[in-house]
Amino acid sequence: MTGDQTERIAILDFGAQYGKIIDRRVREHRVLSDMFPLQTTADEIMQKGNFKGIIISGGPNSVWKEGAPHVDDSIFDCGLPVLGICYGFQLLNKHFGGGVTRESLRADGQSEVEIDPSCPLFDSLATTEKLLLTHGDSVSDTTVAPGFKVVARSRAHVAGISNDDRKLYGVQFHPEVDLSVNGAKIFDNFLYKVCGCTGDYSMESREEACIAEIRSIVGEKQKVLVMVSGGVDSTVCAALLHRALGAERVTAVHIDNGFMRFHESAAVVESLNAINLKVHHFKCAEQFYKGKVNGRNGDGQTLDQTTEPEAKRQIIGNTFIHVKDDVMEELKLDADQYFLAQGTLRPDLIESASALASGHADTIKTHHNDTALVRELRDKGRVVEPLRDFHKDEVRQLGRDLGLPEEIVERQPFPGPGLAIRILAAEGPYMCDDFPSTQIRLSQIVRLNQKAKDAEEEEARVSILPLLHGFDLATVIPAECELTATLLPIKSVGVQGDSRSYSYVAAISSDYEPIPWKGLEKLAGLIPTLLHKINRVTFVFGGSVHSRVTDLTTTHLNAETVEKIQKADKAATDTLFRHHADDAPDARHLPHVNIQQMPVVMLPVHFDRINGETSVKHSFCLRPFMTSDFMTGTAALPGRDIPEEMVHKMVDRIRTANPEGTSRVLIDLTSKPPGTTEWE
Ligand SMILES: Nc1ncnc2c1ncn2[C@@H]1O[C@H](COP(=O)(O)OP(=O)(O)OP(=O)(O)O)[C@@H](O)[C@H]1O
Ligand SMILES: O=c1[nH]c(=O)c2[nH+]cn([C@@H]3O[C@H](COP(=O)(O)O)[C@@H](O)[C@H]3O)c2[nH]1
Ligand SMILES: NC(=O)CC[C@H](N)C(=O)O
Ligand SMILES: [Mg+2]
Repeated sequence: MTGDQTERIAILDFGAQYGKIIDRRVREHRVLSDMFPLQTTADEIMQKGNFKGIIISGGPNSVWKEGAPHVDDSIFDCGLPVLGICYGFQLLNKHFGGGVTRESLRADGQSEVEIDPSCPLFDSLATTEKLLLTHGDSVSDTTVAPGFKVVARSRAHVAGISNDDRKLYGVQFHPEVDLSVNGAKIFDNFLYKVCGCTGDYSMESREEACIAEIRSIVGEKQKVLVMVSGGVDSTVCAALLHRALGAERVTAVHIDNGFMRFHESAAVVESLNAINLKVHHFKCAEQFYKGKVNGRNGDGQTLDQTTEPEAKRQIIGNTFIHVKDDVMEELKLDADQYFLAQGTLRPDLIESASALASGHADTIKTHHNDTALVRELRDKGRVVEPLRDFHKDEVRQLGRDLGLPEEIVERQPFPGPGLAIRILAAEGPYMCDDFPSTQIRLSQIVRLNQKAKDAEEEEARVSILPLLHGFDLATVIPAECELTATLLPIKSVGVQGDSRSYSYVAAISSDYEPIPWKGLEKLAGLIPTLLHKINRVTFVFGGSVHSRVTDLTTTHLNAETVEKIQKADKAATDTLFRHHADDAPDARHLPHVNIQQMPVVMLPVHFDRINGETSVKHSFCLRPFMTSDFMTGTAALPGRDIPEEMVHKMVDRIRTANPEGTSRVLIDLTSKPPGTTEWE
């Protein structure tokens, strides 16, 4: 064992989206943690320090698949307490002779879990807790490992097992994320009641640690080029660099990639100059539209011909680096003397499946600041990313500590690839063989508040109702309210069971008023658990949609589509922040207090066409989203989290901004998981 006697927790990382939140939670409880590769033995762990317990994370794999990653047997026999989370729980159950199977009902989202508070892990909790589940594989009463007792349940699934004598615990839910309301208490119980930690670690000033790191990487003489978007992360990063190195050694560059919001770049440069951060501004839209994965003269499609979301992201990410090289030439900066600095955060690295965050995570989306070219530069030691261990809420706090003005610190995030990921490009509909059957099933589900209209519908219900475990849709949506469901032949990116999903979108509509928002929210949770090919549920304003959507409006990333989305985005965002002259400021409803971000997404969907009319219009989807660290979150519900009248104004104003080109306006009701914040 090393001389350092500070108590530690070992985390075995199986590639969970939330692995790096586990270490944050442990740290917040004043205990140090170290991440280890999957197959580390108990001996190797114990030789490295004073370890008090082991946490095994979730992950995208399935324990029952051949070749699925597993832990060394010694982990469960070494006498240290173990907490297995999701995949970790499934591994534990399997290791001790239990079973894990893929079920027809999956779970993705905050759920009510029944727990046994006499279990030390759940001490001081209520018998029912709201916790986040995201899994397709499950353990049931008949497949619990011998020697373990069930200490938590969610519907038909076992959600927690324990063997108190051996201090082995497994939970199907994720106590580490914000959507698990009392998750922090579960960590507290594990660390203090189960592992017997005393809490001997205190967080040093993170600001000082960042400054020391910057100085040690950059040294005495070299300089940095910092890429600034105007967002919180890059501004905090630039402020740290100034403090660490002094203004003369820092050159800040803002790039207008053609996908910024309306007049955004000019406003960014102005606001950064106002806090004495001098920024060079480059307009490069054409370079981005014509960018290719392998650079300007490479092969393959240009961005304005590309529809696949990951390909879009890769081209944009690589073009950022090519543009950076051009900028350095133009500013006559010697590349050997300069490091590249970026405001990369922990979630960017997790979702891009960067080795810096985890060796086993699935790529949910490639963040533009973590593409192959950036990784190459990182391997050469030429990148400075002082915020790479931070989450958004922690960066905001650091920004405040650095004295940055509240209007910058509180800015809503805006992704580097900007509006490019909010324009869903399309050349044709996405319809697999399962499209018609998914549409039929979807229509049956949204009609569950009605009497079955015929024997066929009655029969279909026989296979759906048992999956609902007694839930009656008519208790949340009145029988007079008839809902229509339209399956859209588009794909949107989601995150389910720690894997990337790319699936259909459900669009619900109705002529009934008032709109039954709470019932719709319930449906949005239910539909993806029953229909695995749907990861997003929306509501369409403007009355029932009567015709099916079977083709799409051909859409590419270019100046024309950008202008269209800019207008819609401005109309909605100005309404959210009450920038319209006729919206009186209202102190009771400051929506941005709850709503952390509101993407406005452009869909290649033209509803309500008659007589074979061609698809030429677009629809826009509002995505008001509530979260603190963006790893999980919920949709803001009209009437509860955002004033309903404000949402109707957004709808009207989007239509007015482009009356000929706009078909319908929608609102996204999906939580993360199963959806992500952005649509792609
Ligand atoms: N238009 C841009 N010009 C220059 N650099 C950019 C631009 N957009 C993004 N970047 C770089 O990529 C990094 C990641 O972008 P990201 O959007 O996650 O962070 P941010 O813009 O700083 O903060 P926020 O998440 O609040 O928008 C930024 O910190 C910045 O270094
Ligand atoms: O700088 C960025 N580059 C990207 O490529 C990128 N993709 C998503 N985001 C932002 O990250 C947060 C989480 O988004 P998702 O739930 O869609 O993954 C949200 O705030 C998103 O806006 C990005 N930011
Ligand atoms: N989040 C997880 O660990 C998921 C485990 C497994 N992939 C499942 O879907 O059940
Ligand atoms: Mg940004």
